[in-house]
Amino acid sequence: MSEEVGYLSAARYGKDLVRVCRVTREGNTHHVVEYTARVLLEGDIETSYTKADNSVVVATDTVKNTVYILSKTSPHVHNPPAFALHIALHFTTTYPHISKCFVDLISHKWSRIQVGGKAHGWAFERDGEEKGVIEACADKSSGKTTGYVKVGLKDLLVLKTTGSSFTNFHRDQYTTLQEVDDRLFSTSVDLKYDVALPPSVPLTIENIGKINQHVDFQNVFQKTRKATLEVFATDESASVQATMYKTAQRVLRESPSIKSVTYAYPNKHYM
Ligand SMILES: O=c1[nH]c(=O)c2[nH]c(=O)[nH]c2[nH]1
Repeated sequence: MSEEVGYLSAARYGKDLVRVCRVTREGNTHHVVEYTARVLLEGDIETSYTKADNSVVVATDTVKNTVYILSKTSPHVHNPPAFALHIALHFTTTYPHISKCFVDLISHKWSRIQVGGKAHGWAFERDGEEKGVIEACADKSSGKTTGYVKVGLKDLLVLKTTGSSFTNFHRDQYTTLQEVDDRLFSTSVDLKYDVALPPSVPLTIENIGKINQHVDFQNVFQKTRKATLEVFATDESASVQATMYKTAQRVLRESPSIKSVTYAYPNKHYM
């Protein structure tokens, strides 16, 4: 064998693009969720890289199967942040040598079809490109389990046809842009916020329901989405930057369980 050079400084592995669809039937009212999941693991796995020791490897195929099984058995499957947390805690509690688990979920949109003004019980439509995005992490590397949950959305396309200007910006020899006091404003909303998990509730699978009672993941998400759209619509926008900041201010004011929020508003230009 050739002489070793360097060393393994960090390692993380897992499975991406795990697709699941779960239906729950309550009489004639059915509930559906569809996710694309990525699950990454860290822990005492160095020897799988340095000594070709596969005994420490939870196979990525097993990771995929586990996501399928939890989609069937988890009481949290219809609540994306709680479900992501369940997956993360499953891996750190099941395998002594797995110390961290990172879960990313993309939640695909299924909205009830309206028939005669009423939401149908079991027929759904994909109404738009918007997707929910969720990140959860469980980390027992310090001895005590800690973690985080981040929630947001992406690909929500919005447009307003007035109520937006862009003037008084810096001008120099490189500037050609004209000032405008009335323009179209369009962007693809990308937002993510960090949820403050209740410090008094230990992070365990059994406590996920209790954690949800404290932070009300679904309600906070709906409030944040609504605030984002309403500020976009009603703000007399001086710039994309100023509108984003106002939006973030309202979101933080309305939801004390949000620690921080990040927006990306790529300017979709219309002439
Ligand atoms: O709201 C805006 N912010 C900018 O920073 C910018 N730059 C630009 O060319 N147009 C705009 N619009």
